[in-house]
Amino acid sequence: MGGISEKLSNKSHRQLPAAVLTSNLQVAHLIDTFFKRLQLLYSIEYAVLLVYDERQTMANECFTSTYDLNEEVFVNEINAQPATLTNQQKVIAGYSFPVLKTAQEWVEETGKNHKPLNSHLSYPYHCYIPLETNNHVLGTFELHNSTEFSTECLAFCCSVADLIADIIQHQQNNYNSKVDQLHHVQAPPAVSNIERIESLEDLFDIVIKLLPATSNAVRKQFDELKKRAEQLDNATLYQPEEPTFESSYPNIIGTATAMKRVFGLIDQIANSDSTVLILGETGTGKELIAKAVHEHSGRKNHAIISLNCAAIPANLIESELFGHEKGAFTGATDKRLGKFELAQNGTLFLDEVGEIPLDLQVKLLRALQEKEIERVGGTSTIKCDVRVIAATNRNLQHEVEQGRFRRDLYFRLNVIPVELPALRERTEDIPLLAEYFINKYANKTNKQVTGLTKGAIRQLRNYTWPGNVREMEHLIERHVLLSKKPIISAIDLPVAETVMPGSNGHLKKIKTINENERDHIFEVLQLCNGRVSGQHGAAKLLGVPATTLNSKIKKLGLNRKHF
Ligand SMILES: Nc1ncnc2c1ncn2[C@@H]1O[C@H](COP(=O)(O)OP(=O)(O)OP(=O)(O)O)[C@@H](O)[C@H]1O
Repeated sequence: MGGISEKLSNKSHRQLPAAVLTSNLQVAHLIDTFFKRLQLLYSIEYAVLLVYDERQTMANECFTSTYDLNEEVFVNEINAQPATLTNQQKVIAGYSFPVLKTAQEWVEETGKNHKPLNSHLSYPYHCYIPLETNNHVLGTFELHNSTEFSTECLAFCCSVADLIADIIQHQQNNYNSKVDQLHHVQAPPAVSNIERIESLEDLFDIVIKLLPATSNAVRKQFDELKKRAEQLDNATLYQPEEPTFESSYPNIIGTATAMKRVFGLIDQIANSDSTVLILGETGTGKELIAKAVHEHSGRKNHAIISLNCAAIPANLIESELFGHEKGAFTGATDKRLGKFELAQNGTLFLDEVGEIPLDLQVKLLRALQEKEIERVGGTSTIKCDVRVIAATNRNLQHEVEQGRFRRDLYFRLNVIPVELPALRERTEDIPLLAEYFINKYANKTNKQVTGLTKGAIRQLRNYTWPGNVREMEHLIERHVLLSKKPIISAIDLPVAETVMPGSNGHLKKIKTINENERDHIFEVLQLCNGRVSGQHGAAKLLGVPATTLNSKIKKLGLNRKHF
């Protein structure tokens, strides 16, 4: 509590205690990333970031980064102890616009007897950029070099300074709002852009996006710069960080919070016999999760039997589920056990459970409730000790509202819902997944492919992945197979839109054959409310078997959740 009362007593000055700025958002790491970029792009040798107190009499924090040319290493220092500004620093703090100075000019301005206080004065070229937001200077971004600064370097550093100022302001607002909350005062709104930063790498892109659209010359320079940065990334090997936690599910890759939540849930529920409903878009790993639940349950020594309800014609689902007696229907030449019986004492995984026809839903409900089934054409009931895990990429609640799925069955299945995030919602896992699939397919195909460049990782992270992890797995598999080098340096992603003039003079997108097919299937599926098979299903309208349509849906990366 002592700490908080200390902060409160400082409230009138809005003075930040030491290390408040460094605590959140890892500002120090951020600065480090910027400094490294500056060295790589413009050979900047020495950079300093000073953060002032409210009255600009003290430096609350000071980050310095020196590049040792001989050792080719960065030496970083963080000083979070408030220190009184030197005379020279006070002069700098008064600048409200970027200032360039040579060492000679410093000597002339400060008198012949001036002794450099900071080692950086030994560099001949200096640049001071104020960190300014809302007409208030929060600090200064300094660059010191043996060679002159180029115009593009200065333009870049000014944008970096604006962004750093935004970040510091955001930190201060956060801090102040915490203090205000303690005083029951309405907190000021936080600064905008900052929440969008997902990783340090993204900052560079954000700086570029922040550029004013009007300044073509500057934008051109930055485009050039971005190209150079990308070239740099394409030549630099991405080195994945070691995962910080031991996973009990080594074949399920995921460190994003949503995935950790899923792992926690599996730990909790695996050993019970409750029904599990796994929800998620196509290719998010629903089947993988179902298998993990089974393998961590007391039933692991028995079978897990899967049935993809969308992959078989509606009229055959019943006998697939419950089996049939000899002669039960035309073609039933032998008695056949259904999936329930095959999964005895084990687990039954019902994939695409939303595809089960309404009339059969009531029989499934009975099987779940009574724990007994009746074969098609049979007269006696058979006890089945089976745990059911169901999965769907449909919005089942919506299906219930539309009368296409029985409410009682929905509640029976939805005892433990497990929601899997789409890949685009957990981009932090993309590097790990890429590494995992590279290893998997390099081993499988005996190819010497060992990693990707930073540029390739950036491409993967920027793509939207309509087909989720499955799409990514196939893409990496293809790249491993086709790669002639040990490091994959660029990813061949689905092509960007191409346009041509339409008959009305407007630009019209040229669709590929695949895109045409995808859009047509999408429209028909929308018409059929997402139903694939059956009398009113899309497969019938499109004149193809439901199995063919399903494999097309997967291949084209369509997401049935949106139908
Ligand atoms: N987190 C993950 N880690 C590693 N591999 C994954 C992960 N998620 C999915 N995969 C892989 O992606 C592919 C698709 O996964 P899966 O079949 O489980 O998805 P699904 O959600 O059941 O798809 P659908 O709804 O289309 O049936 C599989 O090869 C699976 O091994």
